[in-house]
Amino acid sequence: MNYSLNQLPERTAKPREQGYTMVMDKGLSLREVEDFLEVGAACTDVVKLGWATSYVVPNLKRKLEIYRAADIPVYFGGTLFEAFIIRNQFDDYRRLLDQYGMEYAEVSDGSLDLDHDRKCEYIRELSQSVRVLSEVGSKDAEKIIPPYKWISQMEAELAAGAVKVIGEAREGGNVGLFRSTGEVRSGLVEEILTKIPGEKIIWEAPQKAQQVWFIKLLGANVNLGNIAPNEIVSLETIRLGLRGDTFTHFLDMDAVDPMFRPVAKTGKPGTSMPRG
Ligand SMILES: O=C(O)[C@H](CS(=O)(=O)O)OP(=O)(O)O
Repeated sequence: MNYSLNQLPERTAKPREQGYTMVMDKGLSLREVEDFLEVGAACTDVVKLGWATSYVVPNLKRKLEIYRAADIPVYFGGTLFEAFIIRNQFDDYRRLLDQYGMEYAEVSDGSLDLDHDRKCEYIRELSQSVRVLSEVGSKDAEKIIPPYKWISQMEAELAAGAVKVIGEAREGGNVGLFRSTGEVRSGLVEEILTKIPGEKIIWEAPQKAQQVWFIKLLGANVNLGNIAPNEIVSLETIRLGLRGDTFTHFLDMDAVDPMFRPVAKTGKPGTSMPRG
């Protein structure tokens, strides 16, 4: 950091297991990757090459080398895994991971109907050679999965070898964990957290309001994903309570000069409002 400031929430350090930021690269050019890394590398834990963009982008090998040189692990989006599975090409997918020296793989079933035992089998097999991130939730807004199923699927996928499970939201943040308006399905999230440890979950939260919601609920070191490359510094400031949205969230208000405490509507400046 560029200077010192008191009373900031403690951030875990890289390589971290908690407080993860997963960035979605949906087709950055090599120059854009370099520019992104110049500002974003310190705050980025892992990069996903969104859906099957890795099939189309030129210079894939070079792109992976640039991320590797910055010590940022990369994985192909779950949709690419699904594109291989639906074509009965699992062995080709494994070869692809080998060919590009991938250390992570995403296993998801957001776009296809995949028997859950079979999905766990894929997780089990892939986790012999790579770190598997498995995604729970559908990309179909019409498909509402009840909380008990999110929980049982997450439990089974972690037991099968996934290092973390990802909560689906897509690039837009309007399915899965969220309603079509982007509002968090808070009951779903809270129910999931009664059974699955928060550090095992990466919450896809592409919208700022969604990031703020999770940070307020779970703290600065919540795992968040589908962050756009140009939002990475913004997110870090929100985690640290250095943007208006979380400005007082991490402060001990009793240690703050009363004149800066929130003012009750009818009170005089400096009259503190009850906290809670
Ligand atoms: O599930 C996701 O977040 C993404 C991106 S989107 O659904 O196409 O917007 O899919 P993935 O294949 O995991 O990158």
